[in-house]
Amino acid sequence: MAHPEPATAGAAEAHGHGTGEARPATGRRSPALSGRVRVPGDKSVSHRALIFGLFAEGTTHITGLLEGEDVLNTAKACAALGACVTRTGEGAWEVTGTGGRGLASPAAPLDFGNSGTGVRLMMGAVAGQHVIAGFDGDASLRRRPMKRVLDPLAQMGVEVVASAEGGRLPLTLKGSSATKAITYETPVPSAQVKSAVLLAGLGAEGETVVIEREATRDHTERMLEHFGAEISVEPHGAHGRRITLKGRPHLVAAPVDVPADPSSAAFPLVAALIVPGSDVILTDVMMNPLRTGLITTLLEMGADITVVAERTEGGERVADLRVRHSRLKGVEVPPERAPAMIDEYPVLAVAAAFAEGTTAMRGLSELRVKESDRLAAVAAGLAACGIAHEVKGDDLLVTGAATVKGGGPVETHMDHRIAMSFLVLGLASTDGVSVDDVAFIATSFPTFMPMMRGLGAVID
Ligand SMILES: O=C(O)C1=C[C@@H](OP(=O)(O)O)[C@@H](O)[C@H](O)C1
Ligand SMILES: C=C(OP(=O)(O)O)C(=O)O
Repeated sequence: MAHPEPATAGAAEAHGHGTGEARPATGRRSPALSGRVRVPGDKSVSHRALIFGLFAEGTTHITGLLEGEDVLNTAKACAALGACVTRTGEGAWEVTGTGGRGLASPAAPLDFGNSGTGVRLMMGAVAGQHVIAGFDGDASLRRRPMKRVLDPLAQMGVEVVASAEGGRLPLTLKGSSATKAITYETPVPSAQVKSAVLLAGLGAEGETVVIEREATRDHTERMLEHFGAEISVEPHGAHGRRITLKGRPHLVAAPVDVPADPSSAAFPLVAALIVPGSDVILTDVMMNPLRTGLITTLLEMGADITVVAERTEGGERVADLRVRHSRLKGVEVPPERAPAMIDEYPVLAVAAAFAEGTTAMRGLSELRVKESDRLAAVAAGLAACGIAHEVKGDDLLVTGAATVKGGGPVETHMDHRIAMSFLVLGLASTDGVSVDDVAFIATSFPTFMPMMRGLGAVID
């Protein structure tokens, strides 16, 4: 069993929070941003490519894998569960799966660091297997709710051998190769919950059905089909879907070319919109309609974004985006759009700070259970930078201004998206914005600093 090349894990550590020391930084008023960049591979697709590689017969060749800490932890977990995982070049990885032989019990608890996606998907993966596995993560992940996944997995037959209070991490699961197929309606819109149930359903005899009232990102469904499973997706109600997976499929290795992550592209994109004179091109951005809520919203706000060369690559829509500095206006962001832009609200709040009028973002309850309570963290950051805003129940209202003074230090609470969003805010502020810790940026966008500086951003 090979492990991810040590050099990769080491490089991520050097950029990241491996040292445990907080690393402050300041985003400062910057000249016009310009250039052409490809942000790293999509985090959701990267996790899933490794996990399906683990289950498949044969060797899955992955290109463009995001080599951020979250995904590297999933790669290590795949190796510990019996796959042979090798890095063959930059973003190029090979996973030789367990095929029909089933997963192995890992010798030590699996550590998912800061990653909700990694741990929740892997709990599902283990559930349908004759395996005992421990799951753990950092202080942020230990605070996040796991019952949303453990409840349906218990219905399918998984046993929670031990857990911290409230079903939180660290916990130990005993999977079963006699998992029961269930029909499960997700109580919250969550691609992680949906994916955990579907992955557990791989080990069940019969059909596992997941019903979601609001459609969430569908990368698991697409990849199941790509690796040879029988799966059908039908509409359900006004915004939902009903997904049916036939259990115990023979999954066969399939190549995955990971497109650029729209959730990472969001940072240079908003930076270009708010820094006067900017003109930036973002290439190969995934345009899956369940991920483009931010672009829809920004276009409604009057953003100058041109979608160039839209095409299909590896089963996903991708495009290049030309983004120019724009005069934005406030809009209503409806709650049903939240799943298509759930990780983008912090940086949308930054764009809203420069818009004329008020941007009302509705129905943000899920933001409270991310790497931090993002609703509270964004509000506190806006307050620290003198930006008019209000939190009303689960809604966030931000009123923009022609000039933003800036300030800080903004507390990032172990949350990469809070750190990147407020650094971006600093680039168009008069006094700059400082954040208390940028170490967690390495979880999802390890090249954020050099890439932003390459476009002209002043960050020190
Ligand atoms: O399935 C995924 O890859 C993800 C789903 C979302 O989480 P939820 O399922 O908790 O909404 C998102 O916030 C996360 O960054 C990635
Ligand atoms: C919520 C996020 O990730 P995860 O749930 O995987 O920690 C995110 O990347 O914004």
